[in-house]
Amino acid sequence: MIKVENLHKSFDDLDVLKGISTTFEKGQTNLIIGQSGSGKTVFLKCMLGLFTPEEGYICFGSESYEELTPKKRRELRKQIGMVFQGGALFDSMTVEENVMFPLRMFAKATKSEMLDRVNEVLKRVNLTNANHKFPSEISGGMQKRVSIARAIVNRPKYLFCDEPNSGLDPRTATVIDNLIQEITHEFEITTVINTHDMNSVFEIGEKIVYLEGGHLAWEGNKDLIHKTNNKTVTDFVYSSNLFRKVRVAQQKGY
Ligand SMILES: Nc1ncnc2c1ncn2[C@@H]1O[C@H](COP(=O)(O)OP(=O)(O)OP(=O)(O)O)[C@@H](O)[C@H]1O
Repeated sequence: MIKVENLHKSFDDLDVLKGISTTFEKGQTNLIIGQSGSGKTVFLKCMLGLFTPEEGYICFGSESYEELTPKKRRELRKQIGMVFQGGALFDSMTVEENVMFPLRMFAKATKSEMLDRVNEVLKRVNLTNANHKFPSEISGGMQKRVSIARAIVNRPKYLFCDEPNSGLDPRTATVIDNLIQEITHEFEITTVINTHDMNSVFEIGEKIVYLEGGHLAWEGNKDLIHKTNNKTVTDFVYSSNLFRKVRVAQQKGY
């Protein structure tokens, strides 16, 4: 579980996060949505410890990040997996080497133990027989799978995903969403996903946090977002013609 309380983050005169409070539960896909510039990435980076907030705190389990000793912060970092926008694989490394990278950094294991673990997670993301390929030799969807395998190879308690669907066709995007959700449930991970993808919102939004101008303007889940009358949220979520038509049809009972 991650608990965020009254989080403020500014850059010079620009107040980006203006008192965010929320909770992200374990074993649940938690989504952060909002317009461009609303502060989603800054929020994610605060949780990752890349930005230091001026006010407020972030608790991982029962421990506040701000109060952790440097040693405990390093331990916490080992418990965090990250799926970067675009995958962020190392081009010069094979699939196997990419997935093994965090194990080499953090795990005290033999080469053969590491290889077993790499094969286990590659199997979990349904990517076998690609160990010796380079990122440029596999599709975008496969690259995302590698990225997910690398993020979970150290058995993280927390998984952060920055726009995991960007650049994927809708069908592959759904497969990747479902994979992230299955892994979240199976390993009881606290997963936080920063997304623009409304399909993800309606499919895997077990908790949804809507940011507007650095405020938390609404929170709920995929069922509640269908029903909300909060105009800012509906204007944002139903800005696409297709989703607007679906909503109108639903309201008419089709
Ligand atoms: N390192 C930084 N220094 C100064 N300003 C920053 C920095 N990072 C972000 N900002 C500013 O904070 C605001 C929020 O940016 P952020 O990247 O969090 O938006 P976002 O909601 O993730 O947008 P998008 O959906 O386009 O990725 C923007 O005005 C941005 O210019």
